[in-house]
Amino acid sequence: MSYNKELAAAKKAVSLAARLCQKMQKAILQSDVQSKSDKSPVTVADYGSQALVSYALQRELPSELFSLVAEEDSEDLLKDGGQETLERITKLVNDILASDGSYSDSTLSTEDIVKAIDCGKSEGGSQGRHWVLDPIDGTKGFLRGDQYAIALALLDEGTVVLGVLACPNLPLTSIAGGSQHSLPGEVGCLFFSVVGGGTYMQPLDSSSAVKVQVNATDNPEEASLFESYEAAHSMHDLSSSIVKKLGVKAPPVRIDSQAKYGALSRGDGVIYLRFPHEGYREKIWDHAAGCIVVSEAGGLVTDVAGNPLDFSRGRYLDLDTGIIVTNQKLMPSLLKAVRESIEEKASSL
Ligand SMILES: Nc1ncnc2c1ncn2[C@@H]1O[C@H](COP(=O)(O)O)[C@@H](OP(=O)(O)O)[C@H]1O
Ligand SMILES: [Mg+2]
Ligand SMILES: [Mg+2]
Ligand SMILES: [Mg+2]
Repeated sequence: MSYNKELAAAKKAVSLAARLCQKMQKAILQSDVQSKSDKSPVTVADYGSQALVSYALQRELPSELFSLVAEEDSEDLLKDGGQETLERITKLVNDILASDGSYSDSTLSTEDIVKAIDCGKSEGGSQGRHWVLDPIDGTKGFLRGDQYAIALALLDEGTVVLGVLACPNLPLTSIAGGSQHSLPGEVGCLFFSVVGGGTYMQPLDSSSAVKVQVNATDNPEEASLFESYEAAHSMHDLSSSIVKKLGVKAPPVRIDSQAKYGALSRGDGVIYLRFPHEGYREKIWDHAAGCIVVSEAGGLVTDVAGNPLDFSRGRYLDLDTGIIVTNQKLMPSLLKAVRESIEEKASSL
């Protein structure tokens, strides 16, 4: 099946959202940041990005039944003093659309914005088509001025068939060996994949795409590890013991968001490990786009049992602890090192 129409719509929607985020990352004010009920941060840019992607997809694909599984909703936004914030988001979205010249037939009202955001409440699942959106993945990185991503995927009958990942702060050239605070060169990458068609990367501000592939080394000494910058999101001590066991020499590269999947898909690093602390449940929008971007570039994304991630079960991923990403040659020895390190950690408690 071809997803050309959907890919064009997804690239347009994500590029508009990336422009909004770039504009806001420089200008973000203390009053633009709120705390959600789970204590995680959310900003006017997260809401603006979600509204833009939701609206643009519906404008680009008007004849399709629209279902969107997205991270944000208007409940936290409209809590105490939210009307003023909503007006700022509305202006921001209208400004981006006006400067792009898109959909100039209509100016969005605050009600339109709430409606566009709340379209994202779908439960997803194994039947039909569902868009899956993280309007800003790595909000903590976004607030620090570091890496973040706008991640959009399409699920068809429970399988991810398309993914678009905008990484506005990711350099166009390799970040191997770098730290996310000091990455040199021109930035702004858009990765995209359709099932069976490979992964491509283009600069966010141009349309000249190149095909990318994961680093296929089977030598752990040539491999490096990507992981979350935030120690609260992934157990750094566990990943450190795993890569040591495997024979990796390079220090870990800690960066925020699904930019890790993007950088891995073009071979900047070889391994991505994610081990949330006890009790955390992974959401599908944190991995759907990244997963197809890496898989179509020749990589593998599994849980600790070696099973592929199952995006068909609703808003959450039900996983056997942890997410393991690497190339096909290294996966067996990496999974072995993962299991041994987990057992050692359990027996030392
Ligand atoms: N305690 C926790 N453990 C694991 N992941 C968490 C977490 N709290 C938040 N996250 C997720 O980690 C994502 C960021 O990933 P990373 O650590 O790779 O940058 C967040 O996405 P958002 O920023 O979209 O909320 C959020 O969904
Ligand atoms: Mg969040
Ligand atoms: Mg996220
Ligand atoms: Mg997010």
